[in-house]
Amino acid sequence: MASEASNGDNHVSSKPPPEPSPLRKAKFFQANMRILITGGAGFIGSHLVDRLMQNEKNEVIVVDNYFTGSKDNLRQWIGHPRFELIRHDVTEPLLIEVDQIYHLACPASPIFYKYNPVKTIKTNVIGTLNMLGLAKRVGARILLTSTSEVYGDPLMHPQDETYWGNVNPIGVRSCYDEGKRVAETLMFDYHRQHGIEIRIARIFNTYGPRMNIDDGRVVSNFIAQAIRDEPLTVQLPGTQTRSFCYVSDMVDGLIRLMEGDNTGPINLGNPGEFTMLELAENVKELINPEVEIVKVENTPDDPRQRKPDITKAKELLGWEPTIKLRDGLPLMEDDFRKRLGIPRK
Ligand SMILES: NC(=O)c1ccc[n+]([C@@H]2O[C@H](COP(=O)([O-])OP(=O)(O)OC[C@H]3O[C@@H](n4cnc5c(N)ncnc54)[C@H](O)[C@@H]3O)[C@@H](O)[C@H]2O)c1
Ligand SMILES: O=c1ccn([C@@H]2O[C@H](COP(=O)(O)OP(=O)(O)O[C@H]3OC[C@@H](O)[C@H](O)[C@H]3O)[C@@H](O)[C@H]2O)c(=O)[nH]1
Repeated sequence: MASEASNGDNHVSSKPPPEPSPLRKAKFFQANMRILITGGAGFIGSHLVDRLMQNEKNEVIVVDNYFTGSKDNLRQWIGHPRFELIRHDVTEPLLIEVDQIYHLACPASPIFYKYNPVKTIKTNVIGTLNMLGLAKRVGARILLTSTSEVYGDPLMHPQDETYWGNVNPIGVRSCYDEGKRVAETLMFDYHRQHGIEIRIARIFNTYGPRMNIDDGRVVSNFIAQAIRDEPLTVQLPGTQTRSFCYVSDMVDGLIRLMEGDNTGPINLGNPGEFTMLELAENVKELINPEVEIVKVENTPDDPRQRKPDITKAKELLGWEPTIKLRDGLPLMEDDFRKRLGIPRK
């Protein structure tokens, strides 16, 4: 049973975790850990697959509806005996026998999550309910990739996990922000009511190779623009800040959280904070000193500042990011140049 002493949190479940399902137990002996990754064909998910597949005791099952993900991200694993890929939408129930669930399925880029907001909130609410139902049935531990967006346009800086946030409940970002907030609530209600073993990561902006070139998020936009000799589009006012974490650091944090004793929520992100103008200047200097920086209109409710307090991750997971922005950007540039077919000049 989770206790304050063992998990460092004040969230105590009244029930022991459910037993693994009889189906899972009735199988012939197997030492393998069977791990489900929803959204595993996406950016972070596919890097998580790579890392988990390195352990020969892991079997990895990915479910994805390919809305923003792609089979191409997983091509090195297709046909591998310890790997399965299933086209499935998490808003539909899933019957499967697994030991752990990394629940990532959800579009993450604002342009994609705003494209069909009703679907985004269904993915967060019904999708998370379905995955919690699965976790309950088979006694699996489940990790949710929540977001810094639960803090909204934060009035506390930097943000620590005790902050309840400043979120517009009826705005164009609410399908995502409020969707993730309900997903966190569902996780804790299943934990308290049914004893489900839960883990919640609040992820701050993460970047790296394999992001969709037209993903729309700021790092991928600026890198693609710099490589294509197009102006870097800084959305007004340009003084808004973000903190950028390289994807290998993020995957390491997610696995530590899943394997540890703490329910979370735990912030995972890089505390290095940059204005969008500073980010553009860094990209210009590192990738294309000739490129122009232009200011363009912003979208409603854009958070003005964001920086994680990662004290909890350091203390409870022994985790902190190792890759600085100026080291991570060139690694992403290499990948984007390969995919765009534009070599360095
Ligand atoms: N990258 C970040 O900066 C960041 C920050 C905070 C939180 N997160 C969270 O991390 C997770 C992964 O983000 P990402 O950056 O890899 O995004 P991504 O868009 O690359 O990946 C999301 C994946 O989920 C799949 N998906 C979406 N809706 C689905 C559905 N209904 N059923 C099945 N699959 C579905 C997509 O096809 C895609 O493969 C998301 O939950 C996101 O909210 C990411
Ligand atoms: O071309 C661009 C794109 C974006 N921006 C700015 O860059 C900042 C970051 O925007 P992004 O679209 O990368 O992402 P956001 O920080 O708004 O949300 C992000 O963080 C939390 C995650 O949960 C979300 O999945 C992720 O999209 C915003 O202030 C935006 O206005 C630009 O200046 N130019």
